[in-house]
Amino acid sequence: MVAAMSAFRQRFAQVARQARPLRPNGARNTRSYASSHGEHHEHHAHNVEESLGIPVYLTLGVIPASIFVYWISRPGQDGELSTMHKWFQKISKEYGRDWEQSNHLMTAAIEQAAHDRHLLYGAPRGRHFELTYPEAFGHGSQMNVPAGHYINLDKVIAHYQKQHLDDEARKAKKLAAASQHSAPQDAPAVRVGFVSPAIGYGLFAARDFAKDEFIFHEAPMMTALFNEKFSADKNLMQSQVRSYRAVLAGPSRDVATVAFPALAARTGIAPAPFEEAADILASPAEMGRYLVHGRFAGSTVTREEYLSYTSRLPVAAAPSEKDVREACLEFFKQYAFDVRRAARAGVGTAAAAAAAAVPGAGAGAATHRACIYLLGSLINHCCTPQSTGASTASISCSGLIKSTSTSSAKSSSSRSSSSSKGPNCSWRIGPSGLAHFVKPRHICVQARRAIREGEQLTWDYGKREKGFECECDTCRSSGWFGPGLGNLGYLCTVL
Ligand SMILES: C[S@@+](CC[C@H](N)C(=O)[O-])C[C@H]1O[C@@H](n2cnc3c(N)ncnc32)[C@H](O)[C@@H]1O
Repeated sequence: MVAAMSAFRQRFAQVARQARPLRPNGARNTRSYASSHGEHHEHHAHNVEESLGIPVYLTLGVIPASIFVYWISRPGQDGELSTMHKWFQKISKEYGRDWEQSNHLMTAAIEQAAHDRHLLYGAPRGRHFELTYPEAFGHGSQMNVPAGHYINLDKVIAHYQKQHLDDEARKAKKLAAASQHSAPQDAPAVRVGFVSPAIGYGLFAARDFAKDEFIFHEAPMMTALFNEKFSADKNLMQSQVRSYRAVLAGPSRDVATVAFPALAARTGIAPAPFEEAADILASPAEMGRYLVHGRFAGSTVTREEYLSYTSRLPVAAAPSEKDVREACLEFFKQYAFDVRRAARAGVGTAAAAAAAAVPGAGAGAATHRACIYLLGSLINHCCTPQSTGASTASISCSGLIKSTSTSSAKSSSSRSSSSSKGPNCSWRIGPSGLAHFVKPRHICVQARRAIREGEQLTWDYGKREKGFECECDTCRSSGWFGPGLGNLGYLCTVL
């Protein structure tokens, strides 16, 4: 403070000196030699701008700061705590709470660590070691073992013999179970039928199937690159177009265009006349050409149904390369199975991606192989009813179907019948578990429950394209649109 005051005095004296008027030249008692031009020129004093210096400002700043601190430290009326006091209290309370919490966590962690340590110290040590090869019986110290004397190993041998026999029995049981889940019988399995002009074809059971029975096993018709985000990547689209063109150039051309008329129309191929299409649709040699197990049993598609479906399809007059690419991409979005994902998931439930479109998806999604199957890709989607909850309308595919208010009696009846609703099939792609007979990339369709002859085969596509209007039995019977309005379908906006 003393130093600041002294600096202030010095500065003040300096400013005062500079402010004094200059004496006339003649009154000067000192002579300047600064100029070589003599004394006849008038000399002005240099005008040096000097600031007051930081200490002055600091000193001046201290005054309002002190007033402010004084003001916030004063208690309020009626002995109310001062603002400063309240502020400190608030900070210390928050800090104290954090401190207490971290202390508490730390103590709990230390206690747990101590407990675990005691547990490990106190745990009885394993006193036996698995011998991994027979010669290990003979290993051991030769100390104190007289020549020709060996430890009696009868009990050890009996133990391992028993273990071996138990293992063999377990394997035999597993094989017996596997033989029950043998490859689909080489018997009529499915026929193709028509569902509605909006849904198109579907696949129907050609005989009764028991729960878990394999229905058919089919090789892929087309395989192409596929991006799980369905992004319109050029390589990916070219691969799809190539794959479709390869089919069109081969012996499957007719069956591919009849089975998938919408794609054919977009690529410029008009739907075949009904007589021609009917022969192909009913022919095991055509529709069943990719079957490995199970037989194709014909078609129930009538002329009216066929025409109601195909007459709606706009046939592109001269589709450009871009049009064909887009048509193929769209087709893959809706009909392809993501082989890698399905293989990972084993029996497919929600994993495969028959219609899993994610609009606007970009780079970064994994690109791998996807397959289109001639029969497998004709199986329609059915939502899985939720087994719990009080809503008859809620179904597994969508969080967007909101609960409808239902009576408890209604909800319990929905629960009890849920096992007979929903998709009746599941699929597996490639060999997995007991379905060792399935070849890589081949699809095998399995009954999830008993299926009667004539029943439509369905499964849960999992994710679905935004705006997909589902017309499956689950949605129609959910009463979402009220009695009699089920046919309107429900707008599934999932994904
Ligand atoms: C994998 S394909 C199934 C075969 C298709 N019905 C056909 O005739 O080509 C999927 C397409 O079938 C239709 N589809 C399948 N299940 C449906 C459902 N539950 N509700 C409405 N349309 C469905 C949709 O047009 C969908 O894009």
